[in-house]
Amino acid sequence: MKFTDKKMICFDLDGTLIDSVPDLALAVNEMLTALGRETFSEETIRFWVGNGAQMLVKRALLGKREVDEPVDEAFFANALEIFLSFYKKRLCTSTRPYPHVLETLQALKAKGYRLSIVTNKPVEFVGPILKGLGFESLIEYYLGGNSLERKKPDPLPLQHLCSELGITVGECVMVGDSKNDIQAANACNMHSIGVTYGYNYGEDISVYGPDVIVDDFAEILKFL
Ligand SMILES: O=C(O)COP(=O)(O)O
Ligand SMILES: [Mg+2]
Repeated sequence: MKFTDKKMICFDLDGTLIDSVPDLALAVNEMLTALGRETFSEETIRFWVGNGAQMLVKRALLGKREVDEPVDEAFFANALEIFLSFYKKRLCTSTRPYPHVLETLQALKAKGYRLSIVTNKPVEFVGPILKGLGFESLIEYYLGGNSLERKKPDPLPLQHLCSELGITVGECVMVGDSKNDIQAANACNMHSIGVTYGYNYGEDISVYGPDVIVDDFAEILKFL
């Protein structure tokens, strides 16, 4: 299949364009150490990424993915601040683009697509990461998890993106690694591409019904 009538591609960031877990895990463990808590392996923390910094910190404080018990608000607020201050210092130390990301973005841009990002990551980190990895000039517009009142899997950021850039939802395709991306796209009738190499809490992305699934980022060129 080939998508027709698309003008813009909206990418997820963590787990789709970049493998940011090494730096996120480092900051999570620095926070836990500062709080006198036990630390976790990168592999464990990988399953906690996807719903933004607040949820990541809550999961780390509870030591599990399900946030099914109350976390003391003041303790949580302090922990979040510690995490953000550690992460801010090392946004791109070990964070790397996945294979073929840069050249594929360049190829899509050369084909005339407008390129954007909707991530659940705090928006203040997005610009420095794009700059640090050399994507800055390729991405026209981005929204973070704290840019609007609701984040993915809510469709609001995708709808907001389209209206800001003056295109219809039908003219955009979402590319993401997690169910949050696919559910957000499905909720506003946007086509979507699921990538299999990222972080989907250990779940198979096909369960969420993306229109296309790819194992390598460069494969998306076949459909656009
Ligand atoms: O940082 C997160 O929790 C998720 O970020 P993403 O939406 O770019 O995958
Ligand atoms: Mg992601």
